[in-house]
Amino acid sequence: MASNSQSNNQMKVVTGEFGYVLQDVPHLTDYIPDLPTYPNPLRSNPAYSVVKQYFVDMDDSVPQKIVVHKDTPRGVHFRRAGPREKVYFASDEVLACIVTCGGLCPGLNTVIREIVHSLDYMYGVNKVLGIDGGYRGFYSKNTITLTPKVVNDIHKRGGTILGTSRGGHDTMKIVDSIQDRGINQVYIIGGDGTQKGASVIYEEIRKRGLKVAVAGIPKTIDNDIPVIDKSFGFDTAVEEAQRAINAAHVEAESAENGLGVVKLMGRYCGFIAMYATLASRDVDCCLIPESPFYLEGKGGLYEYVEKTLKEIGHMVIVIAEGAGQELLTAKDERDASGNKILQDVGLWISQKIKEHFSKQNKILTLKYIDPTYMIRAIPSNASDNVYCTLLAQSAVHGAMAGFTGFISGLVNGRHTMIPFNRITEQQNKVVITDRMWARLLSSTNQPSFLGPKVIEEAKKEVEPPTQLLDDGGNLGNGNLGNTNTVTGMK
Ligand SMILES: Nc1ncnc2c1ncn2[C@@H]1O[C@H](COP(=O)(O)OP(=O)(O)OP(=O)(O)O)[C@@H](O)[C@H]1O
Ligand SMILES: O=P(O)(O)OC[C@H]1O[C@](O)(CO)[C@@H](O)[C@@H]1O
Ligand SMILES: [Mg+2]
Repeated sequence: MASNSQSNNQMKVVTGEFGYVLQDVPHLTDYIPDLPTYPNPLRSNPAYSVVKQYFVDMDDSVPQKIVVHKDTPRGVHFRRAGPREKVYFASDEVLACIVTCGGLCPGLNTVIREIVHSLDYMYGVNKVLGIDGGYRGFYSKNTITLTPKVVNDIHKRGGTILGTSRGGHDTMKIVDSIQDRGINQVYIIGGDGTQKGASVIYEEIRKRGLKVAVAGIPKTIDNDIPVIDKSFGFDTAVEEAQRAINAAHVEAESAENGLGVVKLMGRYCGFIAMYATLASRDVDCCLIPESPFYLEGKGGLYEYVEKTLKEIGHMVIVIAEGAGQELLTAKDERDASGNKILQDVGLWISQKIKEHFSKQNKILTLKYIDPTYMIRAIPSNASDNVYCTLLAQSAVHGAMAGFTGFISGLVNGRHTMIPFNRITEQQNKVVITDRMWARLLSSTNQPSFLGPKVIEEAKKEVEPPTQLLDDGGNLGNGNLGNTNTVTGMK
């Protein structure tokens, strides 16, 4: 590795040969020099001592972009997660806490369970506190004692045993509480808003010079967090959405001119709707926030519904909750975290289509299904459970090794530690000029609702990096504080 630098917005950057860039995560020794180290207790753990090369090499990193040409620079990398030979906390010195914030998501309890288990079984840490009811619980509620026994069965339940909330992020009060209680590892599970909150908590802790590691575990069924392959709970959400789509299809198939409308979550992005549609094959039209649509006239939704009902006799529409909001009467209502409160677009579109058919005296049997909260309130499925387990383990390994100000995330199938600013600077969205959306359009055969002007505009937009998209690579090109997505091969 050739050189180290710290850019304006505090990101630690290491550059190397052939365009190698490591967007590194902070370490406690960046601001507290001469911290004592201890041999990793895993050395004497029978489960791990037989594993060849169990400890991660300090120089291991994971490339963000894996599709390359022979002459492309090596590009942006993230530090590989996993246990290190040395740890910066003695087992009996650690007082950890876990907090869950934002909306529910399948797998929250699994992550809580695995943090508690990993701390205890791998590192001999048995002082773990649960923060009750999200960020505000730090300063307004008593803590909950978490032991392996207390959390043993919680992964079978939906929700979060700790409770969650929106709003209430008072940085000073939260850090005062961390300091007063003597907490030195903070595990923060939540979405984009939560991780922005985690980032300012980390900054304040650093300003105060505290030996406290802050680790985020990104949560969001919407999959709106950039860089990572996907967020935990997403697979479960897509799977559960199949039940609603299936019901809509059965209802529609059994009626004359049957139309099933299913609303799925996705405030600003349509990943659940897109993947649920691709998985189901019963969906004739998928509407997402990133792809504007219109109702009337040539190429509009009414025309497509009429055509489909005439040709097939029934139809299913999946609509993401954030789709078409610009067509509804705007009300500027916000939740406690400042997120826009959306109008019920599923109800609106159902009403509009019904009115359209009634004006023409045509029969329509429309059933509207809104399974949104049912989808996010269930426990995680098998693959999300494994994913949650590994994310939690990576967060614990990172904190014990003295890393801080990071989230634990999967990049190209490898567990990594990603600096907060890489995931808070923008939201992940479906790119409608990307192959994946084209695949959906060709699978449903729906109109794109796009004129050439909209397509031009969409192409100009910066492509957010995500592996759920076809080509989400981000080649660092020097301006490392921002996301410098270079549109790659299509
Ligand atoms: N910019 C920010 N700075 C500090 N704290 C924030 C910020 N944005 C949100 N938060 C805090 O993070 C917590 C969760 O935020 P929010 O309700 O937006 O959910 P989220 O984490 O984005 O999850 P999701 O949207 O997936 O349900 C809230 O307590 C909120 O006060
Ligand atoms: O009703 P709540 O709890 O604010 O949550 C709704 C929001 O939560 C999300 O599921 C994100 O967690 C969004 O898709 C949705 O708009
Ligand atoms: Mg959010």
